[in-house]
Amino acid sequence: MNSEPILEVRHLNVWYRPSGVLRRGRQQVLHDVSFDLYQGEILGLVGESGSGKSTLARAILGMLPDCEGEIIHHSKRPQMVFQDPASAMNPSRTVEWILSEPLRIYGKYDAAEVRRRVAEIMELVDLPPECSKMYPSELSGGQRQRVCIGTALIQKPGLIIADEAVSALDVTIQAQILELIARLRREYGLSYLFISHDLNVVYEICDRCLVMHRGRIVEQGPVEELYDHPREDYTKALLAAAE
Ligand SMILES: Nc1ncnc2c1ncn2[C@@H]1O[C@H](COP(=O)(O)OP(=O)(O)OP(=O)(O)O)[C@@H](O)[C@H]1O
Repeated sequence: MNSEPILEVRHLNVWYRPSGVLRRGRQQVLHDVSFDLYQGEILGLVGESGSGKSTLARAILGMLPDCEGEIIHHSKRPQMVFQDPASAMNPSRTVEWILSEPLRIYGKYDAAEVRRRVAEIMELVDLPPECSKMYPSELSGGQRQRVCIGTALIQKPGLIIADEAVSALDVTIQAQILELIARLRREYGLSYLFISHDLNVVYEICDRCLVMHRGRIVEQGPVEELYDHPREDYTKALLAAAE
């Protein structure tokens, strides 16, 4: 692992504004969040439902208007991989079309180059060539998640934010996608912010881990250290609940 940060977050505060007619008051959801994510690192982010994990992901992607603090990117815009890949895909388009969409939107490639890049990415994420003409509904859950990862990779990001990316998959498929994530890190030095409610999965794949509670990072450190010697009561309770 390289010791250069690919992402620095400093004293990040985030608020949501209520919708509705009055729109009075705003609710602070993240409080003074600071951490570094290093090149080639898989950084876990755990915490109970509603603790602010997805909000942090959205803030890093620049999707939230009501932020204070610093988010410093040292690579291209991060890409996101979601829990439910089907919802992120156009059901009426083929895998080839879905994978090549970012190239059509962001790049000036001719048709032959697009085909070449799509074939390359399909091989990289272990999708057989015959999948290229299929629609999302014709794929297995694991294959759909590979398409989702491929769509993120085709834009050559340095950082991928995986938000519960393996949570909806059964254990065998989950293990295969985790292996893909680890291989892409090994071979291409990709970095990940790996958000999960599953502490066992985080232990298996992450180097370090952030623990979030009510919008604050209450503890962070290498996973072995954090799991074997948690300092905070909240982390102890999370670990006890996962056993
Ligand atoms: N668009 C929104 N408008 C207002 N409040 C929101 C919005 N999205 C999330 N929240 C609130 O912000 C807090 C953090 O939610 P967030 O989705 O970031 O948590 P999470 O840790 O990702 O939860 P989960 O594991 O269930 O996905 C919650 O109290 C939630 O109700």
